[in-house]
Order: sequence, then structure tokens, then C-alpha cells
Amino acid sequence: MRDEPLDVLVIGAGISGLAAASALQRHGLRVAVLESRARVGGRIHTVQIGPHGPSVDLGAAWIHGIGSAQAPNPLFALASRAGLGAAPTDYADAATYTAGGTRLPPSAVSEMEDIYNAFEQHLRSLLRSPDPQPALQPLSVALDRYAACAGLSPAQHVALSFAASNHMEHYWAGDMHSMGVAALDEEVLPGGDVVLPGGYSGLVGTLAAGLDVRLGHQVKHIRYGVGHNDGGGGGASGTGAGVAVTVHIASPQPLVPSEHPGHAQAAAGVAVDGGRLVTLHARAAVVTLPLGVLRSGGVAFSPPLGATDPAKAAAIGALGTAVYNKVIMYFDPADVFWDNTAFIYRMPRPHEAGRWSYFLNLHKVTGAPVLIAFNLGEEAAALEALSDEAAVSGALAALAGVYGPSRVRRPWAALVTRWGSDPHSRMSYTYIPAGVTTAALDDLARPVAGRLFFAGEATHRAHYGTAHGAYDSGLRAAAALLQQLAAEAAQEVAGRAGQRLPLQPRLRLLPPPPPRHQQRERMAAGKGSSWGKPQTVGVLGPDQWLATSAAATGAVLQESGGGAPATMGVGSSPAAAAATAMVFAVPHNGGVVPAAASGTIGGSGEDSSCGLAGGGANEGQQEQGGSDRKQEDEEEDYGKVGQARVPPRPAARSRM
Ligand SMILES: Cc1cc2nc3c(=O)[nH]c(=O)nc-3n(C[C@H](O)[C@H](O)[C@H](O)COP(=O)(O)OP(=O)(O)OC[C@H]3O[C@@H](n4cnc5c(N)ncnc54)[C@H](O)[C@@H]3O)c2cc1C
Repeated sequence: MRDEPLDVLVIGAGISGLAAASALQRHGLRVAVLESRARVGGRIHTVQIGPHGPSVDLGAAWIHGIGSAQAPNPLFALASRAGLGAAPTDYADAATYTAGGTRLPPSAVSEMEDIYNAFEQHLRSLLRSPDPQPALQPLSVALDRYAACAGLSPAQHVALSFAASNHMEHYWAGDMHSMGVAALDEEVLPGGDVVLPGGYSGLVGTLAAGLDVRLGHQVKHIRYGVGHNDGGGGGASGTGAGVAVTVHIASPQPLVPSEHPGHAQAAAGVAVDGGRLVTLHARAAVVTLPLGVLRSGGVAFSPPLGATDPAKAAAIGALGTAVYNKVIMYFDPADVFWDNTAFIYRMPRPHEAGRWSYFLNLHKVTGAPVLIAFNLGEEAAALEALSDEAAVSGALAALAGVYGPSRVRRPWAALVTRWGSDPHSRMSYTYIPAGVTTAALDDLARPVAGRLFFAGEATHRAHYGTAHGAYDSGLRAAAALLQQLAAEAAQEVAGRAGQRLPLQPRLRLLPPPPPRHQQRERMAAGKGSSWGKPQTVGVLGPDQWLATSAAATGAVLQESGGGAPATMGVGSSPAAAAATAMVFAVPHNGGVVPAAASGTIGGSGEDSSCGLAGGGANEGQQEQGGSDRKQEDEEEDYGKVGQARVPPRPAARSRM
């Protein structure tokens, strides 16, 4: 495999890159995955804690929404097939405390949830507003306005701030004053959330099997629109436009004559920094670099992305790179001193160093005596500068405030994540900042010059920030790449037969998705999401460089279901007929990603005027400080939250 010319270079061996690579390889393409780390999985990373401890996930832990028949979650199907097991979590199975250690009675918790529920309904009504401005305001501004407009008492306002932190900050991982209302413009899969007791890495191991993954290959420079067989200088000596990707190979391997026989220039690896620089060539690339890496400029593009797609470059600058970190503590099973609930929520004091407000109790969920504390946003970024010992002490001090110092024990072992300073990710996951809409995710996803295809969690409009969104984005990029190459193959054959074919338009075989409000209505009517449906792409052509195996023809990217056949006709002559590329079904979401909501979006019929007047990111910061100060006074008042007459909503959840 390594000595053959390559069709596609996939950059990044996270779940999106592995999904794309395995789909492309199944279709007969020669694919190599270039990965800068010494392992696959990216932001999915399972390790053992302590010498004899259980497996824990440093990155993704949850499959969010196992799905239903109408809206399946392909990642859950993959986990099931891999026999990874699944442990459901109930976010309402929680003990909620004030920072001073007073446990909130169930009635207070349910009132707090009711207030939050009304607020979320209100935000969804803002999303439906014909005026785009309300959706652009910071969540903190929307919250303070809502509290004033709805006549919440100071105690209710504090309760709402805490519940919103649990539901929103711990889900999207941005601070309330950084995130915008448009963050809610996503799709939530049904069925509840599960963790994988053996760890998420089992999933990526399954996907990586059989792929040509080149670890320790850090991509430095991506040139596109270059001759496929030239030396990377952009000349026209090759067989068509392709990509040239320069990598720094970290491993101390001896210089070999060529990574890619047939390319004299690529053969000359240049020794640098204890490794070597090599340029690899292919027809196209799938770029799955995390948004934080794209933004850092550590990978150069030629031509610059801003020159070929200014909106994409703008999206890279505008979208939010959230930092979400875990302090994972493994205790002596005899020392389990905390509540027997899946979650422990603690209302932090304002301006408290660290926000030790959210703990997952694995002891309840999987049986492992492990407590995980989560931090997000600016606090999480600041905590990265602390030593492990200091971070663990911060978490234990918060627990001592809740349970009393005498009950709290030291863990046997602890792990502290630092995703923000990890040079391979420079973030945890993407959020939607104030002033930005989810359309920026589509901008990031758009292919460039028919050579670069983009995938990764930051490119999925409906499921950004999640592992299943990343996985789906990889399949989508693979499908788009196959379409492109199929069109080019057909073009080439038709050209030889003296005919001209349009490249892209004929490949748009399915009607565009319905407008968003119709999708939301579908969801509300229980008809399910258009996401997660089978994506089937098969290519028949005379030049079977694309579909080199019989299995490639009509093979499915996902294993379930199939689509209605559709044909891209290219004329009636025998040559043209031979050149017909048959696309069995284009991906349902190719190019346009549905962004429906969780079934109740916009359904409240509430007056949205609470969020309609003015407002901006700066204002959010100012007002946030005000509500922090109020919180100090109201902290011990949570049990006295007034009655709120609002419909119930699902309990808080988190992307841990
Ligand atoms: C703490 C934390 C908790 C999370 N919890 C959840 C959860 O519970 N549920 C959920 O669904 N999602 C969760 N997520 C999000 C989820 O992990 C990500 O959305 C998903 O794993 C992203 O996959 P990806 O393929 O897009 O990116 P990545 O996994 O980041 O893959 C990109 C790959 O590119 C590589 N790379 C970077 N630079 C270069 C370079 N120059 N050259 C070559 N390779 C390079 C990286 O090393 C990486 O392997 C969590 C994330 C974090 C950090």
C-alpha cells in the first residue's frame, strides 16, 4: 500500500478523518491518513488511570443521543457492533448543593429547572424571529434581559444563571458572555445519552483497522490545484490538478528515497528538527484539522484559504474554540464519600477560582470509584497553567465545602487534561460565539477548488462539537469527494468521446433540503431528523480508477439502508453511455446541512421582546459581572425560588 501512488490524503486521524478514510478506501481509493500524534483518535483518547485502575476518557465520553429509527446515531450503531457496551446517564439523577454545602430539596431543583425551561423556550423563540439580531446577542445578555422582562426575583435570577451554566456552558463549553443565542441552532438526537464503560477509543480502533495511518506525520503545508504528478510546484506536468502536502515526519526513521515513487521531487526528504520534511502527492485531500489548529496558522495553505474562499477564512477566525477540561480522580473503593447520584452539582461562589460546579460520579454510572470534575471556558484555560496537584486540590477543596473537610479523601491517582494547550487540538470543541451564526460551520465545511474537502466537528452545522457530528462530517466529505472524482472521470471519458459535460450541476440529484422551519416542524411532529439517514454513493464508470473493485459499486458509506437510484445521464452514444456515472443517492446533507431543533424549537409562542432591544458582546461582559455580584447575596436563597409556571424540559446534559 505504502509504495503505491495515492488518490487521497486524509489529514488527521481523529474520528472524522478515520470515517472519511475508511469510506474512501471501501470505494477502492488509495488513501493515506497523516496524523501528527503518535496515536489515532485525536480528541477521543481513553487511558487507564493508575497502574490497576479503570479506563477513563480524557476527551469525548458520551454518545449524545443513541438515536431512534427516524433519527439514528451511526456512532451508537458502530459502538454496538464493536461490542463496546453502553451505560446510560440520567442528568436528573443529581445532588445539587450550594457552595456552603446545603443540599437543595427536590422542589427547589424542579423550580430551577422550570425557570430554565422557560428561558430556553424564550431563546428558541428568538431564533425564530425574522430579525436576526436577537440570535446574535450573548447568552448572558439574553439571560439578564429575560430575568428582568419575566420579573424574576434576585434568587430566581441566580438560580437561572446556575441552571443555564449547567445546561449550556457545560454542554457547549463556552462562557455565557462569549456564546451567542445562535448556539441553540443545532439538532439533538433522541434516545438519551450513554457512556462507553470500556472507553471511546474502542470506536476509533475499529475505524482505523485496515487503514494506512501514518503516525508522527505533522502536516506543515498544503498546496492545492497543483499537477498531480508534478513536484509540487504547481506546474502542469501531471495528470490533472491535485494536492501536494508537506509533512514533518517526527519519528527518527532513516531518510528513504521516496514516500511516493514516481515523484522525483517528493523523493528528496529534507532533514529538519531531528525528523525530515517530505512532500506527498494525491488527487485530493480531506482536511480534518481542528479549528484551533486551523486558526493557529501552523498549517499553511497555498493558495491561502482567504484567497480562494474568504468566507471560510472568516469562519476560521469567527467560530469559538472552547476549552473544556477534566480532573479525573480515582479513589480507593472504600473511600467513596460522595452521593450515590450520577451527578453532583455545586453552585460556585462568584469570582471563585475555578468553577468546580459539575462532577460526574462514575461509581454510579459504571461502578468505577472515579469522580470527574469539569471546568470550562476562561476558568478551564486558566487552570491549564496550574500543576496537576494544584488542580486536584482545587477540586477537593470544592468537595470539602460540600461534604465537609473530614469526609473528603485524597484520590489514589488523578489525571488532568489540558486540551487548550495541546498543540494537536488547541481546543476542546467548537462553540458559536455572540455575533456569529451556525452558517459559519457551513462556510468551514465547503470544499475548495474541488481538491480540498473539509471535515471535523467544526464543519457540522447540526451536530457541531460532538463525536457523532465529526464522524458524519467525515462520511459527508468522503461522499462529496467521490462525487467530484466521479464527475471528473465522466468528464474525462466524455472528453475523449468528444463531448462536454457539466461537472457539478448534474450531481445535484436530490432536491435541496426543505427550509429550516419545515425541518423543525418535522421534528416537532415526531417525524425525525433528516440527519443520520443512510448516505449511499456508488460510482460506475468506464475508467474504473475510482471504483476499482466490484464492492465499490453501489457500496454504502453507512451500512444500513439504501437510497433511491438516480442516474447522471451523459448522452446516448455508446461512448457517452459508457461514461455514465451512476450515483445511487447523493448524501442527504451534501453541502447543505439541516439544522432543525429538538422538537420544541420555536414552539412556545412566547413574547420574544425580552431579547430584541440592542445588545452586544461587550454588553454581555458588563452585565455578567452584575449578575455575579447578585449571586453572592442570593447564594443561600436557592431553596426559596418562587413558583414558575412553565412546561417541564429534559434534564441538563453535558458533552463530557
Ligand atoms: C474534554 C472533551 C470532552 C468531550 N466530550 C464529548 C462527549 O462526551 N461527546 C461527544 O460527542 N463529543 C465530545 N467531545 C468532542 C469530540 O471529542 C470531538 O468533537 C471529536 O472527537 C472531534 O473529532 P475530529 O475528527 O473532528 O477532530 P480530532 O479528533 O481533533 O482529529 C483531528 C486530528 O488531526 C490531528 N492533527 C492536528 N494537527 C495536525 C497536523 N498538523 N498534521 C497532521 N495531523 C494533525 C490531531 O492530532 C487529531 O488526531 C469532547 C471533547 C473534549 C476535548
